[in-house]
Amino acid sequence: MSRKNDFIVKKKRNFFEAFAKSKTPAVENPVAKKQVLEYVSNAVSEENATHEKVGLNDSIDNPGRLKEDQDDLDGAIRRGDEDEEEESTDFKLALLSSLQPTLPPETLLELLLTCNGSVSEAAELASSSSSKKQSTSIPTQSSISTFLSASESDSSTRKIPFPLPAIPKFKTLHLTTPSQVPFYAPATLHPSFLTPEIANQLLLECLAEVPSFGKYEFRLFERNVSSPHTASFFVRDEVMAAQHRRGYMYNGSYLDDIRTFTPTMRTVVPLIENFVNDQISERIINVYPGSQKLKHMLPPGKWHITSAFMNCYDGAKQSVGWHSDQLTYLGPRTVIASISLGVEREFRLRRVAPVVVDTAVPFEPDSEVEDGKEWKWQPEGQASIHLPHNSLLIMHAECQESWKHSVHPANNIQPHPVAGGKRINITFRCYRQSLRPDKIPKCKCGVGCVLKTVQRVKDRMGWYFWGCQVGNQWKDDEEDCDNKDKKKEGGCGYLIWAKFDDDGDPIWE
Ligand SMILES: O=C(O)CCC(=O)C(=O)O
Ligand SMILES: [Fe+2]
Repeated sequence: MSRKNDFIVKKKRNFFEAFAKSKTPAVENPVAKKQVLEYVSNAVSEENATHEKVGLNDSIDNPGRLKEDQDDLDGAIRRGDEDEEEESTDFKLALLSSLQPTLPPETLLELLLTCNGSVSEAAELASSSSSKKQSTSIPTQSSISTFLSASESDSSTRKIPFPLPAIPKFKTLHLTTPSQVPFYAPATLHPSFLTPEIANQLLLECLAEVPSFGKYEFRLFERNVSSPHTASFFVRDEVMAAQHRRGYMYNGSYLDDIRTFTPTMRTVVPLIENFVNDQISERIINVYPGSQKLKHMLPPGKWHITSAFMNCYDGAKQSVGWHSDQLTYLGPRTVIASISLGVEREFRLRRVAPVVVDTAVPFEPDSEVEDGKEWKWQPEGQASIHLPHNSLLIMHAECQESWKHSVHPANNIQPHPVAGGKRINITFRCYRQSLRPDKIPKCKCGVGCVLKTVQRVKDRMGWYFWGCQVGNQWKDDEEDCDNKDKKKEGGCGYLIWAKFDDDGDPIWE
């Protein structure tokens, strides 16, 4: 980052910090307010710049800059040693398995033991033995294999840590089995979710919708997120569709092409609702502190599907950049369930908010952190989850506020017998009645606000605020979402703290 940019970023940060430290609504100076909004919406770009500076090969916003995945892995090997001391065997195994995905877990553990726990040496040893096409010289130790199977099968009963451990910066941890996912990402993965027949039927219906997609390309996501893929929005019925066309805004625009659920979407909705509600209840008991739901989460059993984005990624290079989903109509601590169909692609998750350590309640939005609690705020690596045909991914309640996700461009893909090169993903969402467009605050431009969280300012970490979204609006002919200068100017800079009750419904003062 140049010194000039550095200065501008610092200035914006100071300003934002001043707002964030205040408990009063807004900053009156319009230029200053605009800076605040810019700062917030530029957060992703800054992260990008920071990562570039430190040499992360992965792209945040610009898939064109992506290097081959192997770069991530090489980087992980090169830089691995410095972090290895602190890492658990599980973590090392997961990392090693991401480097050597074809080797069975027993072999990975044996390699690790042979190399005294060094992931880099174990990976090198594995590649040298396989390149020489010799049988591995590592002795088979049945007791170790037995231990691993026991611990693997234990992973269903082993406690999932909360907060999750940090993935060391620069590393991409490929989680190769669904059971590994919740130990490193705020998500769960459920393969073969539907019967093969229903999955196939759903895929065919989606493929029939896809040719008329495209209009919303770039529109559905944050303005500084590149999304070279196509998408459309679906709701339950025509009444809701009409409400959406008039009232619901995404990045400062209304969506006009709102569709109703296809017949098979209707069939799967209750299956997903029941399953997700069960998963949420299980998570409350087994994962969240004190077996209590997180503050602002919907009460158990209340998650229901109102709407869905359907995304289509046609070919290896279509992707979506790092973003978190817009909370405006979903509210805080939302759960999002998505089903993947067709080509398997890689979904990545990276924590962007700090964690509070040394406390039983690690990160609680909208609450003050007790004095003396220690924050751990560090750039983190990313988890990579491969989403095969007919898998259901649940992004749990802690996901949107503190993590970002992306769909990574691939080097090559395995064509699917029905979908060819296409991947379809349907993200099912639960919009809140209490956050209907007629209920949420309007800014001085007369437009419904956008709901966001503070992710950078320690004193107000996780606080929610309503802000003007007019500055986020697209020029009608604009397609280059990375070129922020071309975005519509304007916006009133309105900012006001958002308050929610324990179940996440808004409190209006
Ligand atoms: O395609 C996916 O798996 C993710 C799509 C996504 O992030 C979204 O719809 O917000
Ligand atoms: Fe998303």
